[in-house]
Amino acid sequence: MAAVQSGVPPSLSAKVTGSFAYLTIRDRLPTILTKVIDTIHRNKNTFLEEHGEEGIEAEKQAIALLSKLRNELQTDKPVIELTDGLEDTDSWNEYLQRQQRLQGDQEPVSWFKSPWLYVECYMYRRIQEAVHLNPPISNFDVFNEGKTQSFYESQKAVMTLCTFLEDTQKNAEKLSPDQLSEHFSKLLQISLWGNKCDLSISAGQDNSQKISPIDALAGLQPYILVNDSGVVWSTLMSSRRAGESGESGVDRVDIVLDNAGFELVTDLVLADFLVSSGLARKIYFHGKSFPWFVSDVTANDFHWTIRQTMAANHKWMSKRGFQWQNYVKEGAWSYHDHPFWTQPHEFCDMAADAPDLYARLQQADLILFKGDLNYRKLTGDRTWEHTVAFSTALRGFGPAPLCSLRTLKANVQVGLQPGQGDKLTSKDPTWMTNGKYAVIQFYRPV
Ligand SMILES: O=P(O)(O)OC[C@H]1O[C@](O)(CO)[C@@H](O)[C@@H]1O
Ligand SMILES: [Mn+2]
Repeated sequence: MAAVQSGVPPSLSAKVTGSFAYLTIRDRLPTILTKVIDTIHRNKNTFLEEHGEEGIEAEKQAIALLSKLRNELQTDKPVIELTDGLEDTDSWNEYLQRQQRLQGDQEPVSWFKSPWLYVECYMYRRIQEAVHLNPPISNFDVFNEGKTQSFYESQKAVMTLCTFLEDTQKNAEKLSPDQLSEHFSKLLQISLWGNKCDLSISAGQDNSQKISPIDALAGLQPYILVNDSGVVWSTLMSSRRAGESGESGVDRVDIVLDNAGFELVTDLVLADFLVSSGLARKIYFHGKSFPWFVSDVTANDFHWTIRQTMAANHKWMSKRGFQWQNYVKEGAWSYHDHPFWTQPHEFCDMAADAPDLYARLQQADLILFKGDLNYRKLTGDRTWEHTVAFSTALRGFGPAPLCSLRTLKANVQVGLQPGQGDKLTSKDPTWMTNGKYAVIQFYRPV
């Protein structure tokens, strides 16, 4: 018999035929794998130039492993252990055992029968394994092309944002607290809607930002289903430092990043505003340690984006780029990765399974969790009723005051008013997955 955790609803899973999880595993994940195979194949000549015959052999082997993976997925084979001996291999294999125990002995853990969150994360870890097992190309980022393309295609919007930031800076001294809070709210919303631009929901299709993000905000307001930005603002204002030195603002804001491309720029602009207007002294960015969910930020993407912004042929954009580089040099900004961000755990497991990361997050005054996957992990990707409180769905996770900035791309949503979910379903049946809606959802640990 499968173990049932009392009071906690089951995980979303492809075992519900026709569900969004089912369609993702049946259609979108194989498409992503096919694109990865194609990308590796198209880079054959580069591998040959860089590594000679060994590069060609690596290309062949990696493609063979990925084709095998696609076949396992499409024929619902049991999930198998990782063999690549990386720092997180044991922990992935232990997690497989844990899933097997939860599921009971009757059926093996498999793509269409086990939790969607787990198997979807596992696919990205297996892609990493396929590349890693072929040393000459083990640092090849199979998603790099899409991420850089999304950055280039959003140039106009990025320029608009950098010009907006320049204007707020010019008048910074004259700003009333209300005006400062108004600017903050705009940049928070821009970072929120930046999350529309991920590449995994569109299986790698173009999803860049082409219109002015600031002009779009007013029209998007009705699509924000929960808007706790007022509490986020008061968290920044109720500084621990204020009492000590009369300074306003907080010491540290952590941003758990999601996607590279336009979304990352919106996060950097928000972080810049927080530091330059004295709302926060330091920003910790948390990113992924290997390519993940098609468009997620790695250390390489983070630094590349800053360099590209510096090199832009636009006065205010390149000025921001240089400012960002200075923040990094001076330590006001820092990039951190941790294997936990590329594991399948619900965040309520973090305190037990990654206590070092949990302790680090406890030092933050505010944590911003970007994107849909982080929301799925915050809520455990479970079939919660929409009216269940966010605090309930977090199941004890709460290292510091936290806020999810997320456009909805998976069918989990909590913290709604009674009747709000039903109304949305009758108006727009795909509201939870079409990326049109969003939440700014806050929680303060007691
Ligand atoms: O980049 P984000 O906002 O986390 O979105 C990624 C989302 O796309 C999907 O891959 C779509 O299935 C979800 O699994 C995931 O939550
Ligand atoms: Mn993502």
